[in-house]
Amino acid sequence: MLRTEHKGLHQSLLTAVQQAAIDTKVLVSAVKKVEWTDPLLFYAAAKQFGYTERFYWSDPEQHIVFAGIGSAFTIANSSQKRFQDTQNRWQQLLNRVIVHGPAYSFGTGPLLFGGFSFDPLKQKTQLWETFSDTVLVLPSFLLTMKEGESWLTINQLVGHDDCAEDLYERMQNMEEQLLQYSRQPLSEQGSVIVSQHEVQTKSWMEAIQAVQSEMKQGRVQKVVLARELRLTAENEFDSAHIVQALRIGQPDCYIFSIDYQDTCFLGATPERLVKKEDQLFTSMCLAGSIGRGNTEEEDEQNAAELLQDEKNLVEHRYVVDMIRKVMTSVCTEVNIPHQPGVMRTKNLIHLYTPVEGRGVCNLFEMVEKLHPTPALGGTPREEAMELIREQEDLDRGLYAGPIGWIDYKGNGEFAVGIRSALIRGANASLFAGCGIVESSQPHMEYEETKMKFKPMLSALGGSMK
Ligand SMILES: C=C(O[C@@H]1C=C(C(=O)O)C=C[C@H]1O)C(=O)O
Ligand SMILES: [Mg+2]
Repeated sequence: MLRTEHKGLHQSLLTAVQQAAIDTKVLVSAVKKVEWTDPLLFYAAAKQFGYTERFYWSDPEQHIVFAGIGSAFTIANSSQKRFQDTQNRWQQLLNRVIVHGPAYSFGTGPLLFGGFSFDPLKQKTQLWETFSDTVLVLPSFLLTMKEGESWLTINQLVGHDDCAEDLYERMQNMEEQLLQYSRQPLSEQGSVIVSQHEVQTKSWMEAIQAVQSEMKQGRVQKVVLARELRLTAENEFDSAHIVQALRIGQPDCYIFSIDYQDTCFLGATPERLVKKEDQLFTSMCLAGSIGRGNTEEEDEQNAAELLQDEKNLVEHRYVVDMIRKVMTSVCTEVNIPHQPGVMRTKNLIHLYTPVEGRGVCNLFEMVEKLHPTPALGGTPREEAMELIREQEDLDRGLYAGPIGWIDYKGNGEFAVGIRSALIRGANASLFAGCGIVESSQPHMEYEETKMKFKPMLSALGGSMK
């Protein structure tokens, strides 16, 4: 990799034109500090300029918040070895990159953002037709906010017959317009929901019984079953407004949006799959749920009840056991508390066990090893996946899949795409699932999924009885 710290961007583009071969382009990634800009307004600006891809991400601590616009390079495939292939393609691209700008900082420069579907082997329906099993995009423009500062990265693939002058002019013009437009506040616009429909609840309840009878036979111990809630609005949904509502309503969550060719998958998830910062890997076990209390006292009582509840502790333990096994197989200094604590979001309390370790594995390899944890799949993994394929009516697509980003140093973070929805025009599909174990009571699990719909539902302007 060639680093040009001090020469101008124009010079980097010229170098790229010279280095590019007939069949190989060179990526120029120019990073610079810009005036403080809200990434959501940058995201909203994309629509104004006709981009069909835009992305948003923030972690619960707001350590990194970014918005991406356009696509300089896309990895979209449904290959069997999708994690390995993605890693290889990313590496190939990075073998011919010129990074122009200040020294490396987490979450800036060339960065892929997107997600992996939950299960490539599940039969596909029309619902997810715009997405492949892997959709990762290197945005043309990336606005990163960290520690109160804003950084703009522009990514451009340069060919041997490109004109550096023209590219330079175009990049500068678009950057100016996007940043200027990002000074405008979001318009006031909510959606009015005209219909709301829980899909096939009866067969979902029957699926619970079917997997429980497999549990009695000893084939599986835990299976996560999910279902769908369909909404129709009076007018088309606008994902910028939904992200705004999620930012306000779900401050303890990762907020993500993948707006891709007129279909948008977005959500506010509390669950990290894995984060990599140099050799430090951080994951978490999140499984076992109860609703928030109406008063502080009731809320404390609910948390105490959850921490004692055998069914929820069992649900949680499968996740801890599996994540521990994966982490100890690739990391040293693995740190996992013996007892879970709780994590609170706006609507729910979950059993929570943080996990960390040190290792030299690459991020995609770690994602592959961890996905799906028994918080989204089940135990044992393969048997649970087979049962989900057989019993669940839902085409999960990216729901419950790894959603996140990786930068050119291989650092990044993937969350689990739950508490989420798929939006297309005036239609939305919301997803929610829960961990079924032998002692589960179907009607209680049904109520649990109802609570899990709430965060997305209220961001979309609907409500749950
Ligand atoms: C599957 C979902 O959530 C998962 C299931 C949980 C449970 O069953 O207790 C808790 C947290 C998540 O790991 C979802 O929200 O759709
Ligand atoms: Mg549960």
